[in-house]
Order: sequence, then C-alpha cells, then structure tokens
Amino acid sequence: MTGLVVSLTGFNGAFPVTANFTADQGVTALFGHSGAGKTTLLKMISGTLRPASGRIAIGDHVLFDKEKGIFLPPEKRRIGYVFQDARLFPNMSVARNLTYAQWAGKRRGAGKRRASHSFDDIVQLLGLENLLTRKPTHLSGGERQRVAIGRALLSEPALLLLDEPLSSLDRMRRQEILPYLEMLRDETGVPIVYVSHEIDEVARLADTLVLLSGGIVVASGPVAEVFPLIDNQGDGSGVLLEGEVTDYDASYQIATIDLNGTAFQLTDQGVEKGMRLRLRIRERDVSIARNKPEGLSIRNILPVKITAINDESGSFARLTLSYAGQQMGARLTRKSVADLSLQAGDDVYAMVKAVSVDRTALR
Ligand SMILES: Nc1ncnc2c1ncn2[C@@H]1O[C@H](COP(=O)(O)OP(=O)(O)OP(=O)(O)O)[C@@H](O)[C@H]1O
Repeated sequence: MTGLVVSLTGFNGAFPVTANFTADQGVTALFGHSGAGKTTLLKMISGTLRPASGRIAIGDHVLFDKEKGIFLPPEKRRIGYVFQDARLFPNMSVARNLTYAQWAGKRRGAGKRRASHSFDDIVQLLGLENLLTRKPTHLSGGERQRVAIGRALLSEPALLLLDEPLSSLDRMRRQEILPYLEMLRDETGVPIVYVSHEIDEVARLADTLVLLSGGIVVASGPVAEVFPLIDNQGDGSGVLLEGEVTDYDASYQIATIDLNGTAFQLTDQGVEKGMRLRLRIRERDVSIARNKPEGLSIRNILPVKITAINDESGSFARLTLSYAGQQMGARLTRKSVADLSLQAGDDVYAMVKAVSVDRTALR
C-alpha cells in the first residue's frame, strides 16, 4: 500500500490550514488560486512546517502522527521535492548533479532498499542523454526542470512533490515537458503530488484532484468527479470524459473514440487504435439542439438530458446535462434558453465541435 493519507490542521504564521484527503498511486493535483495554501500544505508534507494536529503517512511510512508523537525531520521522509525554479548546483555538470542526488539518497538509507530506478533509466526517461556534460547555466528552463526531476527521482523517494514545476516556463516549453511528466506518472510508480493553478495541467496529468480554498480542502477525489467543481472565475472548467480510440483515419487525421457507446470524433495526430484518451469538454464549446441536427459541420452530437438550468447574472445560463451516467455542462445565452423553451428534464442533443477538446493519453 503506497497511498498518501493527509489529515491535519495547523498554521503558517496566522494562516490556518485544514486538510483531509487520501490519494492512491499516480498524480495527486493540489489545485487552488494564489494564497490558497498550497505551498503551506507541501511544507507540512515535506516536514519544514509542523502541523498542530493530525497524521500524514505514505502507506506504512508514517511522517507525522501527533497522537503518537511522531514527527520525522525532512531528511528522513524520503520525499523528492522539485521547486518552481530548478535549484541545481551551478558548478556541477548535469551528470554530477544527478549522481550527487543518488549518493545523498543512499546516505539517507535508500541504498538499503533495492534501487528501483537506475541512473541510465532516469536519463533515458527524461531525455537527458545529450545534456550530461553541460552545466546548468547552459540549459534551457525546461531542460533544467527535467534535470531537477531526475535528481529528485534518483534519491529513491517514496513520494515526489512537484511545486508548480512549469510555472517559470513559457507555453512552448510547458508543452515540451508535459509528455515527460506523463511518462513519469505512468512508468515510475512513485506517487506524485503536483501543485498547480493551471487547469490545463490538472486536466492532463491528475488522477486525484484536491481543491484548496482559503486554507481548507474543499473537495477531493477522482479527477473526473472533482474537476467540474473548479472555480474557473465564471468560465466553467468543463468535464473530463474517458474513452477508447476505436478508429483512426490517417488521411483526415480524425480519431473516433467510444464514449459510453457514442462515437466521438476529434482531430488528432499520433493516435492509435486501442489507446485510452481523456477529453476535456468546456462548457462554452457545447451548444444545444432540440432535434437531432443533420447537414452540420459539427461532428459530435450526444444525446443528453437537461438536469438543471441555472441563470447567471447577466446574459448567460448554465445547463447541467447528464450523458450516459456522466455530467456535462453547457453555457448558453438566456435568450437561447428562452427561444428553445429549454427546461430541466428535457431530452436534447449536445453538439461539440471536434476541434474543441483537449486530450491526454492514459495508461
Ligand atoms: N511564513 C509565513 N508567515 C505568515 N503567513 C504566511 C507565511 N507564508 C505564507 N503565509 C500566508 O499563508 C497563506 C497561504 O500561502 P501559500 O504560500 O501556502 O499559498 P499558495 O496557495 O502556495 O499561493 P501561490 O500560488 O501564490 O504560491 C497566504 O495568505 C500567505 O500570505
């Protein structure tokens, strides 16, 4: 059992924190707006800040237990920490930075366990082969972060904490590094806590989602359940739907995905039959028709039931839709809702443009 259990209360200065969540293998995203308490919680998990009460454990490895008087110092916690800025040793080559971490990990007792990741495995996983002789100053920001992740992994951690590892990178570099993080998630077996305030990263990487607001964990659980609850400043976060690729038309680069019995199409490259994909469908990309439309360029038409209509202030209304047991949302003008006489309980059709979904490949 390698799951993470966090159940604590405490303070960072005068800022109070209350957190209760559990997470299994894979990536646990800690999401919250600036000042929500994400870094505070990471400090409590890593041991640089002591909670007032509660318990923190990774499987049988107890890091903190107030009642039993256990508080492991940071160096005994077997936690690999990757910061927003890579914090590599500037005078050492990439290879030395990595081997130093391996040495430090062994000194802390990791060497008594069988190393699960060899130096060569990590170098290959993170694509560091051609960087080994360089100094950190001669690396791009994204490359530095890949080395920092490699360094954290080589210390044989029981848990990896990634504190907004992409926040110092521009969009292009982020896109470059995301596939490495997906591989990390799928191939290392090390549980990862990933702090982010970027919805796209959460949609792509998370297995479990923990929402923090004002120092309190307000929701936690499987990402598909919790994702729609993200407060995206008025613009809904959308829903995550999962399905398997049943067909790929290479000439048009169109993949067909089976989403609970409905064929859903999206434009994509590098997709193969049998692959599992996660799609993010945003509320603003969904429109509604009373009757099944024909002769439309929109390719995805899903039969849905309206379960609720909430007027927002101003011109818009938010519809909650149920589709094959999953919830979706749509954001329409109130005028459209009135013109179509839409009401809760109506069976209608949701139309989603094929190009308007984000996808991620799942293991
Ligand atoms: N050393 C400290 N002493 C007192 N208060 C602090 C301290 N560090 C942080 N805080 C306060 O605790 C609250 C939570 O801060 P924290 O850094 O955990 O938020 P965050 O979610 O990580 O934010 P960001 O996304 O901006 O990094 C903030 O109100 C902050 O001002």
